[in-house]
Amino acid sequence: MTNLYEREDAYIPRVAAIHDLCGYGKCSLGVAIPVLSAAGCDVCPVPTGLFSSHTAFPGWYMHDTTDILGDYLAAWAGIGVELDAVYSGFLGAPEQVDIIKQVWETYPKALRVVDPVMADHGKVYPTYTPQLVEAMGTLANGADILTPNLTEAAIILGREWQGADVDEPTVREMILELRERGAKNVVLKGIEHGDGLIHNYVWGDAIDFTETTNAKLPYMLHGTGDVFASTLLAAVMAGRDLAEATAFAADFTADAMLISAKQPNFEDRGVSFEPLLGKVTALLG
Ligand SMILES: Nc1ncnc2c1ncn2[C@@H]1O[C@H](COP(=O)(O)OP(=O)(O)O)[C@@H](O)[C@H]1O
Ligand SMILES: Cc1ncc(COP(=O)(O)O)c(C=O)c1O
Repeated sequence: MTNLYEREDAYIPRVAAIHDLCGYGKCSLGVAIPVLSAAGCDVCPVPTGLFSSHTAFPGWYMHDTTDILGDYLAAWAGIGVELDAVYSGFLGAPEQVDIIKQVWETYPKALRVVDPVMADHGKVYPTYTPQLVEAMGTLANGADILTPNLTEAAIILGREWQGADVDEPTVREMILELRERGAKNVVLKGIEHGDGLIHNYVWGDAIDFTETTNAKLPYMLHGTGDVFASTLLAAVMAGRDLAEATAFAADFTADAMLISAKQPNFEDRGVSFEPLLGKVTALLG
């Protein structure tokens, strides 16, 4: 079978992945690099921090890389690196938001994908200061594709978090408000209506209001947000529209969760997506 990039007119897109690098646990660059590479993209990492492990573990070490990022990116500009997409996720300091906005200015044609990683289940992650949370909200407003969970959407909109079970009119209202603030297309994820399903909703300039559903598995794993956002972008880069990409990402994440459950201590290991990377490459077929 010929894949997309074996064709005569093949063009390999280049994606800057602006995320932390985590030694143990499944998240961030440790997910974005293999997933987007499996989709045939040229992935250029910009590490926002170095972590010994995902912060879901009780003890972790963090090194904030903010101080090196200016020189790091200036050196890219100096050698003429071109980008087709800028995918940002977990950040270490509010200054990193300004740095990402500068990257957007340097590469005005690049697709801006913002996963506003900062909170879940009504709680802000431990490394996120109020200043960083506020700055993340301003980044969200400039996204071409924004992928918040319900907690992150509520924070950006200054709404009180009322649990994962919000009705569809509220979902529409929230997405509309995020779009009015500037995000062009929004994927609002991880919503429950007490029907045993997880619902993801997509709406934007490029796509009508669409819902995808998956059976809710009876456990949560760290890394699912990053697997979801990375596989969604992989599908977009492979030419899928945002509704198809959302369905692909939701199915892939659920399948990876099922595989994970076969591993010892799987709730510690996080989501094991590696055996399924062939499904990402199959997007190119
Ligand atoms: N328990 C689950 N069962 C099925 N799918 C899940 C489950 N947990 C997460 N997912 C899928 O992964 C997506 C992102 O996961 P989630 O944990 O909500 O992200 P985040 O880490 O950003 O909060 C969800 O929207 C859903 O499609
Ligand atoms: C270091 C680190 N990276 C990334 C994430 C995002 O992880 P998830 O995909 O579980 O939302 C987290 C969340 O706490 C984290 O601690």
